[in-house]
Amino acid sequence: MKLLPTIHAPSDLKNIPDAQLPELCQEIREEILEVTSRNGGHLAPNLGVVELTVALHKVFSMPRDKIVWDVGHQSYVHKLLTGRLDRFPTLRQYGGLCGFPKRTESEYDCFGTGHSSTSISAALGIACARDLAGDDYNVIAVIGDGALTGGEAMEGLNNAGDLHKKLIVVLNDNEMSISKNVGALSSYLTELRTDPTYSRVKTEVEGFLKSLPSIGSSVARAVGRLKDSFKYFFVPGMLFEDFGFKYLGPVDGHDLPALMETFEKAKQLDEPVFIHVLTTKGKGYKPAEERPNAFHGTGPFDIATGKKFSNPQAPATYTKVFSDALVELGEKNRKVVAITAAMPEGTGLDVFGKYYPDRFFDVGIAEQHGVTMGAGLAANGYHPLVALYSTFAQRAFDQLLHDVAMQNLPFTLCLDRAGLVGDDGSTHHGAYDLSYLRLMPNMVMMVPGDENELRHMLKTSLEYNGPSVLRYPRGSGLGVPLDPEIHTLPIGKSKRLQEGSQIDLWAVGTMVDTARKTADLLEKQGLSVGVVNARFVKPLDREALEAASHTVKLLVTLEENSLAGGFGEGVLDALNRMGRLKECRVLNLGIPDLYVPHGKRELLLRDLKLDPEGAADTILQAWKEEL
Ligand SMILES: Cc1ncc(C[n+]2csc(CCOP(=O)(O)OP(=O)(O)O)c2C)c(N)n1
Ligand SMILES: CC(=O)[C@@H](O)[C@H](O)COP(=O)(O)O
Ligand SMILES: [Mg+2]
Repeated sequence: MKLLPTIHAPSDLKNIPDAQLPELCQEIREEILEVTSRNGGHLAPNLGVVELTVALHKVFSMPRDKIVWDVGHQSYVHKLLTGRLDRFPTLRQYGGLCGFPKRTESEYDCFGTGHSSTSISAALGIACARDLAGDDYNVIAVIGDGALTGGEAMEGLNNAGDLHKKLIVVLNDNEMSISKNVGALSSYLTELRTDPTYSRVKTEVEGFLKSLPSIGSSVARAVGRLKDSFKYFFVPGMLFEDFGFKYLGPVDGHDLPALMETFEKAKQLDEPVFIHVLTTKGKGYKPAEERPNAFHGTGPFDIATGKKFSNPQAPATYTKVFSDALVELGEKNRKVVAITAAMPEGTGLDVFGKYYPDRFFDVGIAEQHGVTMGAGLAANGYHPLVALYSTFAQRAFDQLLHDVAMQNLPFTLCLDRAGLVGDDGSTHHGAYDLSYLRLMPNMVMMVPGDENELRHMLKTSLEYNGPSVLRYPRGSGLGVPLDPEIHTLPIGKSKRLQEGSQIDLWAVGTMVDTARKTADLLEKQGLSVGVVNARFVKPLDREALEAASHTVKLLVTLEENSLAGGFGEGVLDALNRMGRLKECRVLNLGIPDLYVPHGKRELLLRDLKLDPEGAADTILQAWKEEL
């Protein structure tokens, strides 16, 4: 590397002659490839925005000018150009650089992201703050074509075009979300991209319109109308122009001079500008160009072959077991309809979609719409299953409450990636779903202790005539054998795994296995410890809880969810209402009141004392206080 190490701040980039920029881009690609091949990360999105990011930093002056990166998974190039090359090898590692923009990490990260479609709203807010303060810097939102399918992006565009602030929206159009992008807007962008007559006619029409004479009154109005109708039919990006933006493009997103020229032009304009940039996801690395979805977010891999390193002994993931069970159950139950919000592979619904294409919908990055669309299906005889990552389901809180739970509709919500997800960090941990769903009347909540139980819970949910949710973690299951038949479970009934006379551990989900191991450690200290797989967070097994409170002096709850409003608080409340707390103390273990950072899940759990050793230590302290 020759050029990249000379850049300690974006101002250094200004000293690099334009002729050397392609070489710099090559060095950036190599660095990103090297680090993501070891640490994993969002490779293809970043390879696609190398020239785009270099051009932005060359033309604008950060940190005075501000860039908001939508989702933020494509911000690695920006990190490399803003003084973080030295720390780049620590990307996504515990204590290292975050994989997303973070205000606490750098003054160049003006707005934190991770969830999609927020950039236009945030950038508009920044532009309003600028104007209120009488300042004049540039504000740029960089948003992907996938992120543009999210409702909040539309809300932002709608408001920005109306307020008419000086604001630049750069659309990075690579025709991909994680999978192939979907929706009418995506088709519209494809038309702009592919119809060569647009570009030719645009130039010709613009020339013709300019040549029309300036004349007065009614003739001028007629000419104005003529111009408008011509523009409507022939000028690309008319949709965005109608939203109140000046449309520039489409621009080749790997052509540095074209990008810089367009950004220079946008900089001069004192109005909302929409720049349509065309890029190739994975650009410059063949395996990623060929399979951009496989290299959207990847684990470690071999650069030479593009082959991912995986452990062949690892048990099947929860997602895979869920995916297979759904295909099996969906064959018999033709009322089941599956909905994903742009994550068919991530949630495992892609397989259902292959078997039953007419009962499968990818709605784009539109969690809110997906849930309410499901509610509509449920109100008319179908049983929708909406599979979302726990963290992204936060978007659909009101839709779940107002459209689903309040109407007591038959509806299955499957929350994948519940609990700590690891390397993606605080924006992606599924740490809150038990809390925000527990407050919804009618909602039945199940948490499988292993992948086999997940199958039974899925069937239970699909046959339940009301709203229910099951939440399960990222990654491998425990490797337990799968029962030949999938059956339903009695709703609201827990399962005792071990008897004990002094302490009872009540756990849900991943914490069931932890509770077993914790009990072993405590028993080595001479204690008699029971273990219960609570299975249901709602309704709770009140009968079994009351019985336990008569047996043991300390009842411990364990969950991979926020302590605020979660399973443990539910247990505490139930025992309090039964008047049992005088005789039986409750200790809640879970995620405390903080945002958990990124890093390997095991390290994070250790820090939170949610591994068996940490949990045993906390419980032992509490037991000693009890005596
Ligand atoms: C609310 C929300 N839902 C889902 C996701 C998961 N997700 C991350 S990136 C992505 C695709 C984004 O596509 P696009 O904006 O076009 O960016 P590209 O990766 O193609 O550059 C999705 C669905 C998310 N981050 N936020
Ligand atoms: C950026 C984003 O939100 C997704 O790409 C996410 O990182 C995917 O996570 P998984 O690797 O768990 O599917
Ligand atoms: Mg895209």
